[in-house]
Amino acid sequence: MIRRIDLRTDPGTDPGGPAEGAVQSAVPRAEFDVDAAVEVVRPICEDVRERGEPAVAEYSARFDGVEQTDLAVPRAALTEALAALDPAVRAGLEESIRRLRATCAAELESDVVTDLGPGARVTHRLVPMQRVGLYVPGGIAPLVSSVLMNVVPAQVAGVGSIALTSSPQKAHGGLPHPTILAACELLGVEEVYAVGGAQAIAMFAYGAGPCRPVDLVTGPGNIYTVAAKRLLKSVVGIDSEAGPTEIAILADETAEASFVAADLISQSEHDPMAGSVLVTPSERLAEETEAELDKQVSLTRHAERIRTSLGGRQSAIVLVDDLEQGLEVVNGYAAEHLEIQTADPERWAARVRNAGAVFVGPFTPVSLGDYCAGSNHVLPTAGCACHSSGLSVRSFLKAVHVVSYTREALDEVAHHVVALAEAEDLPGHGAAVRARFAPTGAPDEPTA
Ligand SMILES: NC(=O)c1ccc[n+]([C@@H]2O[C@H](COP(=O)([O-])OP(=O)(O)OC[C@H]3O[C@@H](n4cnc5c(N)ncnc54)[C@H](O)[C@@H]3O)[C@@H](O)[C@H]2O)c1
Ligand SMILES: N[C@H](CO)Cc1c[nH]c[nH+]1
Ligand SMILES: [Zn+2]
Repeated sequence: MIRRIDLRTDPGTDPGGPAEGAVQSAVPRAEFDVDAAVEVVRPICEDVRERGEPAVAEYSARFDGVEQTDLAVPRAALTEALAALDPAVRAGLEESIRRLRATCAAELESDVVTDLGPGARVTHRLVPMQRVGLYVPGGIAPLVSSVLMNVVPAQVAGVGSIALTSSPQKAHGGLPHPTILAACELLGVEEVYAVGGAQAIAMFAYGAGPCRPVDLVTGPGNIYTVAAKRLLKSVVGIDSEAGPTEIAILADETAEASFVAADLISQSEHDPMAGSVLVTPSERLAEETEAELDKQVSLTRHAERIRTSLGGRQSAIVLVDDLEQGLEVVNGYAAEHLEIQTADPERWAARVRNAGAVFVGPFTPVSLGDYCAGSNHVLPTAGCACHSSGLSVRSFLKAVHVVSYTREALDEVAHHVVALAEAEDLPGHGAAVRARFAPTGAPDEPTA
């Protein structure tokens, strides 16, 4: 069901070990990648820009099978959904919100004031985004937890205007899934739309019908949703490219194969395009994990989707010489989620450079982080963890340098400004400083 990639050195045939770069790029991603999907969504996004609401409604009809008269979800649907919410689900949401709020509040940074001399001050001021559009996946499964992961950091950051969207559901009269609506009501989000996929991202970027354009779009989604974020990121701000889910597990002889298999399955359950990768020096663990996968997959509700994900070229068991080489593989792969199931997992976790989030030890499965760890589950995929971070309160803040110098403080550095402006052949820059030190209106030299 899952293929093997063997990177182990065979001293007989391969004395030098794998070729340069082979370890870092050992695990390929799915063949249909974000770049390919960008070409699929380009006409959708252009159409929404040109025609607005009617175009959005047409794509909802085509991809979601619903006929829409209004993109906005009526207020009554939100209150009714919360009233009907299963108490056990409500309790889970409330605990998750409590933990997320605690981490977001603790992670909220303050302004930084630097005094560079008497009267010379630079303030690094954090300003919340004014209006944001939050995307919650709803095509394959109604990801109510993604409502919390988006909304809580936005609220803690102090965002003024929050709009949220999720795919319309034929089974629910063209509205998003009621659990998603209930979570919006629980968090006090009133501006909710029934739009999914690329057309939703375009609606947020350009505005359409009742939805005004936003400054930033955040949230996870499938390959089309993430492709629209990539395409429109010069029109609107985005968080990371949080696309089809990935899990990598770095494990040794001490790992429990049934845990490893269950965790691979848990993320393959998201999407046939999801990637699940085990990296281990243990032949025994590889064999036992394969056997566990065979056993456990047939017992799951979404066995077909999981088999497709595990059987795709984006999933593999990678055999390595040792954990040192395994670390190179996982740093090269830059998974959305990385679990460390080894003896002394903290030590290995401390050396991870590239991962959306790291889950340490046998009792920290990714699915804990998906719902209730207090961490955020909106995380960069497809190798973007090399340069991007997961969603957090910081994603909803912009930093502005506020610069304030007195006459004396400017005088102190004026000659440096003049010299550097001359070096760049931009004398007007120097003159703008000099002008402040000319008592009679004629530019003179600053005193310093
Ligand atoms: N990286 C993360 O942080 C993270 C977190 C949660 C979920 N996810 C991922 O989110 C995804 C959820 O899947 P989903 O399908 O529910 O996502 P989704 O809500 O992003 O997409 C659903 C929409 O896709 C559109 N669509 C469907 N087929 C299409 C096609 N052929 N062409 C153009 N548009 C089409 C439809 O309009 C539909 O409403 C999964 O891939 C999951 O792994 C990622
Ligand atoms: N594993 C997903 C993040 O990639 C998030 C999620 C939501 N619900 C369940 N899981
Ligand atoms: Zn998940």
